[in-house]
Order: sequence, then structure tokens, then C-alpha cells
Amino acid sequence: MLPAIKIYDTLSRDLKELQPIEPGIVKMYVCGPTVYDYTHIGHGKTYVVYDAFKRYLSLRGYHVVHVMNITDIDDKIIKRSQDEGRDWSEIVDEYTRDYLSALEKLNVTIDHHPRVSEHINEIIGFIQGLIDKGYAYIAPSGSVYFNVDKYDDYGRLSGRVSKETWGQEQEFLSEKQNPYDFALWKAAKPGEPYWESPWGRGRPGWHIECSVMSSRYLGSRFDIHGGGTDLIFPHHENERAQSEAFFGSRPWVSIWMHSGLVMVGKDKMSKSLKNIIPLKEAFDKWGPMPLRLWYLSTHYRKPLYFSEEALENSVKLYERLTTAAQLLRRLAHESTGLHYAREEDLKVFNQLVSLHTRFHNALSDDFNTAEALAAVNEYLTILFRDIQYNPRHLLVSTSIKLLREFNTVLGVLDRELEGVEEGEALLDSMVEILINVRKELRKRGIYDLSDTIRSDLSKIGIQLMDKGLETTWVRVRK
Ligand SMILES: Nc1ncnc2c1ncn2[C@@H]1O[C@H](COP(=O)(O)OP(=O)(O)OP(=O)(O)O)[C@@H](O)[C@H]1O
Ligand SMILES: [Zn+2]
Repeated sequence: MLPAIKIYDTLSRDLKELQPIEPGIVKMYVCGPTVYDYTHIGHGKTYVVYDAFKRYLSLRGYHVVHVMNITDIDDKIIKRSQDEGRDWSEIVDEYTRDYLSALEKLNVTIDHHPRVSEHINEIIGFIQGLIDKGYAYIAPSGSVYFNVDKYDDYGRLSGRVSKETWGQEQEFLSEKQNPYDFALWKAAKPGEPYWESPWGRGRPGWHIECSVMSSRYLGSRFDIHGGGTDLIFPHHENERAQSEAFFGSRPWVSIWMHSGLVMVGKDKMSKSLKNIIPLKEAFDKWGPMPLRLWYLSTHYRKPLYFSEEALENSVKLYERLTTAAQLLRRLAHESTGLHYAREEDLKVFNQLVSLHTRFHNALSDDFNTAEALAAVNEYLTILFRDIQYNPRHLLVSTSIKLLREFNTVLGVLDRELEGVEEGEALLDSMVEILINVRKELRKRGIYDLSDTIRSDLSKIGIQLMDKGLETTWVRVRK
């Protein structure tokens, strides 16, 4: 029996057992990027952590619905478009493309990827609802603010008990009833992008989009709300206040799950601090899969300090994992004759089984990927030390099963593990057929054709090596 899944909930400051509102289905919303600059390795951590968590939930048999928004209307985007003299939609297109391509490389999938600009009517409806219920007021400028005093649980998520610590959006102090009220709708200044609304031309404030789009795709209550710890205040505090006010029920979400930030020294890696490494540069230097492993090398709630050395270690781990997948593919063919296990083999088998338990214990206890990776490392040691030269069927098939399970969460060997399926065996046989044909051609002196076969195979990553008339081959990973 696998242990129940527990996750640290920022609101109750305690571990909470995952008990989905609808049995078997986990609904998760994670705050996504504001697309006004290149996606950086800090963002990548947040995306990969929730992707890996979702993969773990799937491994445990849950159906997960994962929503992440794209903020394509925001003050930062408008500022960038004014600074560069470019239309805001051009900026949004450029950086959305960069973001989506980074997700693809990182092997992160999202089920719903809603954009603010495509939900303006729903946002207006939600704000009107808050006004009607007495939680929001219209200022003379045409902006609409949330009246924080009307909501009785403000500050609990972030642990800010005193009103003195709630101040935000200083630029609107003159028209807000309180310094801690926040904008739901911002009246447009000349030259700014705008949409028509009952309160005049304007655009949504930042926080309202997440309340609206989460309920649009997940309903008025859902299981997990995530994002980086930088968002707890004011963003998530505000999301919570306006959602519970609008739906008139509590709790809005069952678990608030926050991931620690990528840090450069003492600072958060951040576009605004200009200390970023864009993901596209990091991909060239270390590769996307080692980055995934690096993100998972520390407990998700802790900060992750940027370090070239740590990234090099992840590159090495990735190499060991890919070698393991290749080795297992080979052993899967070789071990078919070794259908008996001796006593010492059973000991190795038991070690593998206990690593499986350790992996699940770690991940079900607040998704401890650092501890899970320790189990993976130990598995690799056993594979290369005890199984590689003793490929008993029991040990090889258990190792394959385990590596698949590990990878379901890690998400770095999807392609390599396909190699263990029948499809790959078929491909292997096809290569052998071509090699035999080529041998015949060479025997008959038809070298131009035999060279063509070799160079064409090399283009698809299959390298032939001749020794006399005999030919061996390897797969070259690009
Ligand atoms: N340094 C970081 N480490 C981990 N996650 C981060 C980091 N910076 C931002 N995030 C997370 O990435 C997601 C998208 O962030 P967003 O685009 O809003 O960043 P931002 O705060 O505007 O960026 P920046 O601070 O770089 O200007 C959010 O969930 C946020 O919590
Ligand atoms: Zn949000």
C-alpha cells in the first residue's frame, strides 16, 4: 500500500492530506507568466515543479486538470511597449512564443492555458458581481477597487496580521478608500490599450484574472492553487479575498502550494532585478533535461541557489539516466535466457523493491523530490554495479519497471524509454536487415549504394561501424 499524499498548505501552515473534492480528480491552478520578457531559469523551476507534481498524481492514479494562465495584459507589458515604441500585442506575441517553446523543451504540459485578453467579458462580469455584493467600489477615474475591509479574513494566507502591512498600489492612494485596497479594473490613460466596460474604458487589474480563469476552467472550488512564494502577498491574498467574496463560500481552494524561488546570491532571479539567465541560453549550455533534474534536486518549498556546479552535477545525473535506459534496452534482449534467480539475486531484487518504497514515501510526504532523487541515485549504483553484468530476467524487468516509474515523475527519459517498447525492437530488426543488404552490396562491389545507406542512416542517428565485412551499429543521441 502506498502512503497517502500530504502537501504543505500555506494557509493552515501544516501538512494536509490530499482529499480531492471530486474523488479521483485533482484540479490544480498555477499562476503563469507575464509575457513581457524572455522566460528565465527562475520561472522554469515553478513550471517544472508543478508539472512533476502532476505527473506524480497521475502515477498515483488521479486524473489531473492543470490550468496555468498567461498574463498578456499588464502594466509591465504596457511600459515595455512604450519604452520600445512597439505595439503591446507584438511584445506579447514574441514573449509568448518564447515561453511556449521553453515549456515544450522542458517537457512541461498544461491542460488549459488561458490568456487574459480572451476573458475580458468574464472578468467584467466577475467585477460587476463584486460591486453588486458590496465588496467593490467605483472611483471617479472609472477604476474599480476591492474594498479589503469588507472581507474578514484578509492577511491570513500571508500571515500579515496587522493592517499596517497590507499597503499596496501606492500610485492610486488618492482615490482609494484605504491604502490596502487593490484595483480590479484600471481606467485607461491616453495611449494605453483598453476595453469597453460599464465603468468606462480600461483593463483588468492583475489579480482578478486568476479568480476568473480558475473558476472558468475548474469551478468555484478546486483542490490546489500553486505559484512561487513571491506571489503569496499580495497576489494570492487578493485572489483569495475576491474569490471567497464572490462565491460566498470558504474555503475557495483546499491546498495553497507554494514553490521556493531560484535565487542569485541573496536575490530572487527576476526580470525586474536584471539578474536573469534566459532559459533559451540555459538550454544551450546545460540542456533542458538536466535543468529539470536540477529543479527537482532541492525540496520544492526551499529556495534553489543558482550554481554552475550543481547544474554540472545534474548534467552528469542525466547522462547516467540515459545510459541506464540504453543499458536496460540491451539487457532486456540479453536476459531472456536467464529466467532463474539465485539467492544473491533475490537480495538485489529486495533492494530494488525497497527503493521503490523509498521513492513513494518521499514523494507522498510533501513531494520531497530531493529524497526521491537520492533513491534514484542508489538505484543507478545497483544497476551499474550488480545488474549490468548479471542480467537476470527478474532484475532487469524490475529495473525497467522502476525506471519507468521514476521517469513518470522526473520526465527526462520519455524518448529513451520508448526504446524499451516493441516499436524499438522493430526498428532494431530493420537496421539489421539494412546491414545485411549492405553487406551483399559490398560483396558485389556496389559501394556507392552501400555508402548511401550508411550516410542516410547516420542522418537519423544510427551510426554503422565496419570491420572487414562485418558491421556493428550504435544509436547516437543528438
Ligand atoms: N526566481 C524565480 N524562481 C522561481 N519561480 C519564479 C521566479 N520568478 C518568478 N517565478 C514564478 O514564475 C511564474 C511566472 O512569474 P511572472 O512572469 O509573474 O514573474 P515576474 O515576477 O513578473 O517576473 P520577474 O520577477 O522576473 O519580473 C510565477 O508562478 C512566479 O511565482
Ligand atoms: Zn495568479
